[in-house]
Amino acid sequence: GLGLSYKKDENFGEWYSEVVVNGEMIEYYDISGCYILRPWAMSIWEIMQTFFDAEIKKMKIKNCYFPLFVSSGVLQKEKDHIEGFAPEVAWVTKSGESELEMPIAIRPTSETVMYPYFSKWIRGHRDLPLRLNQWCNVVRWEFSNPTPFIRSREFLWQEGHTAFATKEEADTEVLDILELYRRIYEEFLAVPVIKGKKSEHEKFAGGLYTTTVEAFVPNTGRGVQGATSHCLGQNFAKMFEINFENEKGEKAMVWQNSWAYTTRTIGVMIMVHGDDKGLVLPPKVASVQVIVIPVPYKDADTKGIFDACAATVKSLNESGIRAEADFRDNYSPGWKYSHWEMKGVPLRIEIGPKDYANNQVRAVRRDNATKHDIPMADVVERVKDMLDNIQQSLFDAAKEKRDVCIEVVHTWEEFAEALGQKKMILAPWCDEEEVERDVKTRTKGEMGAAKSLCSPFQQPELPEGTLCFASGKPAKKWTYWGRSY
Ligand SMILES: O=C1CCCN[C@@H]1CCCn1cnc2cc(F)c(F)cc2c1=O
Ligand SMILES: [Mg+2]
Repeated sequence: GLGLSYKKDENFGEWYSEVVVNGEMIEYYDISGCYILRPWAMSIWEIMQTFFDAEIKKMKIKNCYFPLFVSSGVLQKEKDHIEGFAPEVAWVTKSGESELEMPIAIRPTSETVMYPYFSKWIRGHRDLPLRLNQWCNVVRWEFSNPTPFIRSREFLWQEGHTAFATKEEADTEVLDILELYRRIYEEFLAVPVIKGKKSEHEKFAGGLYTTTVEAFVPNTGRGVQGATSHCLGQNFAKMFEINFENEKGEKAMVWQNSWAYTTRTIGVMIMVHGDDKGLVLPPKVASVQVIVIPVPYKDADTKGIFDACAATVKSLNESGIRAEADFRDNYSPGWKYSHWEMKGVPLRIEIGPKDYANNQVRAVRRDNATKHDIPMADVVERVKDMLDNIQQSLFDAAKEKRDVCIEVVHTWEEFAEALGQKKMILAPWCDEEEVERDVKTRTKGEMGAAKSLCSPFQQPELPEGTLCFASGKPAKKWTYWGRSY
C-alpha cells in the first residue's frame, strides 16, 4: 500500500531509508554509497543554494570552478594534511585499455587543487583578499555505513576558499560564514543548531581552528556536524608558498579560511521533521508549498470545482506561494492525500461540493493535521500566515525536542548514564587532548564511541574549582559530547 511499513520511533534506520524513497527524494543506485537525487531533493538543494549564493555574492565572494582531478604529487603535497584520509581517496588509473602514466585522484576536497594557483595569483597586498567559492561534487570512498544524504561516497557541496592579509579579517569571515550556516539550518530547514568550536582532536588537522554548527537527531541520540568553517591560519600558505608583499614591502604569508556545507543538510532535515506518514517539509524549502486537490462528487458541478482549484492555484502563485493542483483523474482524493503527505507538502487545500457551494476551501496542515475552513476571498492571506506558522512551529517543536535531549553532567557516572539514554551531553572539560582520546576509548562499543561535538560559543557559568567530568582535572570549558554520524 501507500503507507510506510516502518515506524520512526521503532525502526529509525529502516524508516529513514523508506521515507527518502517513498517521498521520491532518493533512488538507490547500483554502486554502494551512491544515490540518485531526484527533483524533490534537488529542488531543496537549489532553494538553499539560491540563498547562500546570493549572500556570499554580497560579501564579494566569487564563484569559480577547478578541475575534478588532482595529480597525485599535488594531493600528497603535505603528509599531515591527508595522511589520515588516504584510504578515502578515489583514483583514476586507466583510460580505456591503457594504464595511465600517473594515477589521478578525484577531488575529495580542493585545497591542494586550488592553492598552487593562489600562490601564483597572489603577489601583492592589492591581490588580497582573494575569496573564491565553488559549487561542485566531491568523492570520498568511505567504508562506514552509507546513509542517503548523511554519508555518501559522492556528495554535492559548496567549498569556499579565501585568503587575507591579516588574521583579523580571516577570523571575522569564519564567523560570518558560520552565521550563514546557522541561517540555512534554523531559518530554512527549521533545524536548531549549536555554534561552537571543534576540539584540537576533532578539528581539521590541516587548519588552525574549526568552527561548526552542530545538529542533533533525537531518535538516534546522535550529533551531526552540520557545516564547518575553518580558519587555516598560515599552514597552507607555508605549504604552498602563498606570500604577498605587505604595505611595508615585507614578504608575508596570507591567512586563509575554508568552509563548506553539503547535501547532508537535507538528510538532517528529514530525520528531524519526518513522521510515520512520511516527509514533513518546512515551507521555506518546499518546492510545492500548497497542493490543491479537487474532491469531485458524481453529480456535483465538477467543472466548477476544477475551475475553483485552478483559480486558487493561480492566485496563490501570483502572490509568490509555490502551489500546484493535482487534477489526475486516475487517483482518488484519498490516494492523493496520502501521496502528498508522504512527500511532505506543508499544506493541502481540498475543494469539494460543500466547500464550493459555501465559496470556501478546506486547508489541512501537514505538521499537525489540523483542518481549517477558509473563505475563498481570504485564501492568499490565510495561506501565507499558515505557512509562516508551520515554519515556526516546526522549528519550535524541533528545538523543544532537542533541548530535552541535552543533559548537563559533572561526573563520569552521570556522563555514562546520559550516553546510555541517547542524550547530547554538556560537561565541563579540562580541554586536554589525551583526555578526549580516553573518553573515546572508554565509550567504545557497537554503537560507536562518544566524541566531543563542540565547545559552544555560549559558555555557561564555570564556577571556580569545577572539575573535568572525565579526568578530574580543573575544567577549562563546557563542551558538548555524544555519539555522532
Ligand atoms: O571541510 C572543509 C571545508 C571545505 C574545504 N575543505 C575543508 C577541510 C576538508 C577536510 N578533509 C576531509 N576529508 C578528506 C578526505 C580525503 F580523502 C582527503 F584527501 C582530504 C580530506 C580533507 O582534507
Ligand atoms: Mg570524513
